[in-house]
Amino acid sequence: MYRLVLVRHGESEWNKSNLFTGWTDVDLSAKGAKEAKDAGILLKEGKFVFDVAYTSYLKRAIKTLYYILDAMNLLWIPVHKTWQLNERHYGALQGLSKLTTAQQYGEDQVMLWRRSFDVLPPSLNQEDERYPRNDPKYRDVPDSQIPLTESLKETIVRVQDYWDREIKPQILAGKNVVIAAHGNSLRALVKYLENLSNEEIVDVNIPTGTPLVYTLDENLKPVEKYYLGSDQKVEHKIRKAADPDKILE
Ligand SMILES: O=C(O)[C@@H](CO)OP(=O)(O)O
Repeated sequence: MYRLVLVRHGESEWNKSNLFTGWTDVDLSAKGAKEAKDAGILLKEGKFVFDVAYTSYLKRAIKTLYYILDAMNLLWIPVHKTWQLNERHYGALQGLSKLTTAQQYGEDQVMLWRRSFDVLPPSLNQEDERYPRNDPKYRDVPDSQIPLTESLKETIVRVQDYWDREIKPQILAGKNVVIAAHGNSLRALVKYLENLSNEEIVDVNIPTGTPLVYTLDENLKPVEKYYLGSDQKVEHKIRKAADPDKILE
C-alpha cells in the first residue's frame, strides 16, 4: 500500500474576488496563507512525513507547498516544479468576473466552461498579452504545448503525462509524495486515479487548502480517500469551491 497527499492551494486573491484565474500568477490572500499553514499543522499532527514534493509554476501553489513544508519542518526535501501541474488554462475568460460572465452568458454556459469535461473556454489569440509564450516561466515549453485555452480533457493529457513519467515511479519506489496544485489540475488527476467517467467528474469540487489523502494499492488504484479536517469545515469548503459567489460566506 502507498499513501499520496494532494492539496489545492489556499484561497488566492482572485478566488477571493471571484475572477477566472487559470494561468494568471496571482498570490495567496491572507486567508489563503493561513489555510496553507493550517494544512501543514494538520499534516504534522497526523504524523504525515513526505520524501518528495511536486507543485506547479504558479506562486499560489508554490507558496502553499512551502507553508505546509515549513509547518512540518520539511523544507529540506526535494521540490519539483512543473508547468504540467498548472491550473487548467481558462483562455480569454482569465481576469473576468465569474458573476458578471454568468449574467452575460447564463449560469449554464458558465458551469459548462467551469466543470464540463470537454467544453473549451473562448480561446486567447497569440497577440494577447496573456499568451503564456510572453512569460519567461514557459520559455522551455514547446510551442505545440503552450495552451491558448484548455478544457479538463486537455489538462488531463499533460497532468497524466507528468504523473506517469515523474510522480508514479517515485511512489512505486516507496517515496511519500505530496502534490500542491490547483482545483482543475487536481480534478484531472483525481479523474485519472479514480477512473471517473466524464459525467462523474462534473460534480467533483476540490476545496482550497485541505489535504486530500489517498491510500493506493500496488497498482496505484485508490482503496481509501479522505480529507483531513473537520467534516463540517471540509463540506463548507467543497460547497464554496462549487459555488464561489459568496452566498455561503
Ligand atoms: O478560476 C480558476 O482558475 C478556477 C480555480 O479557482 O476556478 P473554477 O472554480 O471556475 O474552476
